[in-house]
Amino acid sequence: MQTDTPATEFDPNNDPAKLARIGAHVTKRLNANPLVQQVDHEDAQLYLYQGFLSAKDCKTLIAKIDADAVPSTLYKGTEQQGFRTSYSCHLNRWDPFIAKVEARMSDVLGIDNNYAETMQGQRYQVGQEFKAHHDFFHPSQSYWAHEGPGGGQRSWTAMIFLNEPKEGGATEFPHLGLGIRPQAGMMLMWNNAKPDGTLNYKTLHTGTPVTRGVKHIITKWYRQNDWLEATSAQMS
Ligand SMILES: O=C(O)CCC(=O)C(=O)O
Ligand SMILES: [Fe+2]
Repeated sequence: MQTDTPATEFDPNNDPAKLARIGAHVTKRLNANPLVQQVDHEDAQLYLYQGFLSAKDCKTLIAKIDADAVPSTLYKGTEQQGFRTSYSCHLNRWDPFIAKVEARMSDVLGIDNNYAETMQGQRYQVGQEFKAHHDFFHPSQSYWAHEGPGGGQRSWTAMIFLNEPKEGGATEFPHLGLGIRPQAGMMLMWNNAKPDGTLNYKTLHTGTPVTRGVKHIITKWYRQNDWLEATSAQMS
């Protein structure tokens, strides 16, 4: 299994104590929500919220993605041909409709929305995919010099399926033996860390190729720190 070289000194931007606190807070809140189901697995904390977005909201988001999507990118230094072939776009958090969707998502998890990066919309057409990856950052990679101070490690991922491809396009977690089939309006959430706050390598996942139809999703990644504050400081 892939591992990172152990850091020789404590890195406050990848802080297991902080990630453990966030994990405990979010799981407590999700477990108390009758509309949320836990995907029972001993190696990862995963949850589903069916029917989170209405068909109308899904349609509005799909139209925004289709209007703005450009070929998806990867972090500098990790680019690999054919690895992420979807189209994607940033969703403007100051747009009142997006702000409302984000506020509802963050309320389900119980995380301040300022801890979330800019949300992304993605579209996969036939043959397009996102190969196996972790959503957390590998602090040994060169991008960490920028991403570490820019909000720190990623804690939770929240993803919403906006439609249902006719075939393919499931989100698969190969180490967990789990596959989540897209269901319009359903939100999938998982903790990228273990309960003790160390990185959970078993959350490796893949957006499998769509083989018929089209798949649209939105993805929101939360950081261990206030992302908005940290990135505004980086820009000033
Ligand atoms: O498309 C999917 O099912 C997975 C997307 C994903 O892993 C991501 O956006 O980080
Ligand atoms: Fe991912």
